[in-house]
Amino acid sequence: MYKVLVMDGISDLGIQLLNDAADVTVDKKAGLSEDELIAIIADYDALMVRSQTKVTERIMAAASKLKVVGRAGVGVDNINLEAATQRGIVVINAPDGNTIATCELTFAMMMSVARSIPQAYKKTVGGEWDRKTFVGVELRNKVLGILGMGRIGSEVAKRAKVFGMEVIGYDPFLTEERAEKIGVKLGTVNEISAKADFITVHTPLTNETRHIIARPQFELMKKGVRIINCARGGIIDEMALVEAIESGTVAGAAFDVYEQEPPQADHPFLNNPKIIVTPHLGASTVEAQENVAIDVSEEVLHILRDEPFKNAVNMPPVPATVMNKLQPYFTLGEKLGQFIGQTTEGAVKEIVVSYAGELTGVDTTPLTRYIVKGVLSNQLEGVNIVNAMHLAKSRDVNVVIQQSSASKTFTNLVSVKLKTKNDEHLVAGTLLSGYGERIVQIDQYPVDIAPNGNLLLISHNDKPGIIGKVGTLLGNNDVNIATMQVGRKVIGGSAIMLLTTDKQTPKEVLQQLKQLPELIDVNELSL
Ligand SMILES: NC(=O)c1ccc[n+]([C@@H]2O[C@H](COP(=O)([O-])OP(=O)(O)OC[C@H]3O[C@@H](n4cnc5c(N)ncnc54)[C@H](O)[C@@H]3O)[C@@H](O)[C@H]2O)c1
Ligand SMILES: O=C(O)CC[C@@H](O)C(=O)O
Repeated sequence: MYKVLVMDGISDLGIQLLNDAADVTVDKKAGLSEDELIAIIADYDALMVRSQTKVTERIMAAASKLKVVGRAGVGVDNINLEAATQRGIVVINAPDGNTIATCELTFAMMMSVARSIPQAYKKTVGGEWDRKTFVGVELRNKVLGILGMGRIGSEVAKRAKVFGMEVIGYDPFLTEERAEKIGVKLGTVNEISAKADFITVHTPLTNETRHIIARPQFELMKKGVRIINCARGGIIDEMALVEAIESGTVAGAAFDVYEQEPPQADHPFLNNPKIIVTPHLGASTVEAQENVAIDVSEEVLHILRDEPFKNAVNMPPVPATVMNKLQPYFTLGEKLGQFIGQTTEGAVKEIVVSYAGELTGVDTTPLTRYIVKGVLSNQLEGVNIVNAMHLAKSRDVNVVIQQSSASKTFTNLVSVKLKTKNDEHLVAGTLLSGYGERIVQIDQYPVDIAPNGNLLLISHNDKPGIIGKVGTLLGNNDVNIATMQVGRKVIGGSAIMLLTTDKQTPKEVLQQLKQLPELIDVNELSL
């Protein structure tokens, strides 16, 4: 039974899927301190949060069973991604569900700041009938500058066009063709600062976007410009904005997000009549909260049940077309990794993965993760496809990928070579239609064996009677041989024997095998 902890008032309708799942129990909690969460987190397989709960390194360290953190929303700046990746915890988000809600709040803010709606409301309910102070401006024919033309920025642009605004966008990933298609002009941050009547930001908060609008940009702005931030606190320099309002450059601002949330009681935004503030409400619509909770619940279930998932933040996304090609190979890849990891002694220096045949021409990185996971899981605990590459790198294991379009015998072939300081070994496998996964080569020896169950890999010199000796010893100790393969290059030369057995070979029997003078090496594997 999987235990899921749901925090921060995530929509009940959205988590119905988890409540209905027979293999899941759900606990709902809110407002826990870091220490309170640390005290209970070891019980849980999954944690679901909005932006309120900070999932810190200390929480991750206490979360011994945790497989997944689900963020019901876009931004994952409240989750320590590095700590999650190191521990193999998948972090997923729901990138699409609250786009429209946040876009609409941005528009509401833009209209509010154009017409001073909250300020006028406050006076009116206070008994004043003030029709002189609140003369606003129209949006039509005004220039809107948008920094960040992703999901939300693009939706804002679409609506602005309908309002008759001219839109200038800045986004490193916005091509001229796409800009033209959506009717947006391209501009730099400084060009936008100089030309816009309204500026709205829709980027993530990164080192590059922190204070992307600061004193130098305010100095370029036209008098009367209005500024909106419904993305992340810190993208606009708050103190520089207050100065620009005081100097008369900025006519008004509307903020949903702050450098520190909630802002301190003496934050200069809170008593400034030209700044409209809301408490991080961008995603707070019934529809958005249901959407994001449903999306995250689905993904959490996939991860708990070891099924394919898509929205992992600490793993690059894989297009469905690539995933469809690669997925059948995941088990083979992991087993090849386990095989070579268990048969190679000494510290691994390099893993060379070669793809041939139909596996070339696609980005095989996800499959490589399964292979590396298989190799490392022999030596390390808690390796999974999220942290496999990170663990390899942190242990100075070089992962090399090779692709060759030609595979002489098979339509597809995956080879894994492991290099240690003094040694190297290779295993290759394929997926045979109707037969499933097969190991087809071990070092220089061609073989044909299903990579399942208990295996014995024995290297020896090719002499008469050896197979009999091994069979007799195993038989006398009640170890039944299910299949056997022998491989050699030349008569009387070095050879290998690969046996599958119905049960694990006991340690003392392995010891007796190793003492047979004709055998060079004996490895027991479990796949
Ligand atoms: N207020 C809220 O409640 C709320 C709700 C949802 C999202 N958000 C925030 O809104 C922001 C946008 O969300 P989204 O879903 O549109 O994200 P998105 O990933 O679809 O778009 C972000 C865009 O920013 C661009 N970008 C990155 N660095 C940039 C830079 N240096 N200069 C210009 N552009 C840059 C990216 O290329 C991308 O196109 C995020 O910060 C998100 O956390 C806030
Ligand atoms: O209300 C929330 O959960 C925050 C939403 C928003 O900031 C996000 O990043 O998705």
